[in-house]
Amino acid sequence: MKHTIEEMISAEAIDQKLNEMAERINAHYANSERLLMVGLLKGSVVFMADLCRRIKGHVEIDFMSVSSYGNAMTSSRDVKILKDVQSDLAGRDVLIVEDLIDSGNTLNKVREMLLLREPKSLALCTLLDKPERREVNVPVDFVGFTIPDEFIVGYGIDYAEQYRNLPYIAKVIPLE
Ligand SMILES: O=P(O)(O)OC[C@H]1O[C@H](OP(=O)(O)OP(=O)(O)O)[C@H](O)[C@@H]1O
Ligand code: HPA
Ligand SMILES: [Mg+2]
Repeated sequence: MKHTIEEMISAEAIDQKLNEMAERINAHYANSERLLMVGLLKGSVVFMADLCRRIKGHVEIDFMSVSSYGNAMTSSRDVKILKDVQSDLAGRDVLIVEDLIDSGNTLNKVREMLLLREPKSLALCTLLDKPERREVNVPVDFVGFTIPDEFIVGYGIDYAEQYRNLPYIAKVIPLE
């Protein structure tokens, strides 16, 4: 598709927002001994790298990769684990780190799967939230920016694998 992109959230605004998010997360986990941050590949990589460097105390990071795909028979989505975390989550404080919540299907399924592993606590954090697109309700503990229903790229987020390297967040504008 022919398109152009237009900056929506500057690198400076992201940097400032991460300071605020980290402050809230640090306060929440002030008494935690071994926080485990779990990023969902690939979109969360840039956000995770910048966020985890602002979190204090003993912090570990891990990643998982899931595939979401439409099921032709129903409107619900299936989520498959392509790469699992290496850490044992039992008894741990776990923070899922996501770049973007759109329909909510990805985070909802990941949350359900990880809860079965009996973490001590499980919280969710996302840099971007598009509430207008929500299909399933997911309890999100830490949200960066609430954004309108636009197709987003940059800061880890792609359109056809392009633009993950942009230092800012942009919207995609289709061209005739
Ligand atoms: O709320 P949802 O409707 O489930 O959509 C949000 C998910 O979609 C995107 O990931 P994608 O599956 O495109 O993979 P990627 O992270 O590797 O880009 C994004 O990074 C979120 O993980
Ligand atoms: O806005 C988006 N941009 C890129 N990938 C996505 N996956 C769900 N929503 C989006
Ligand atoms: Mg993703």
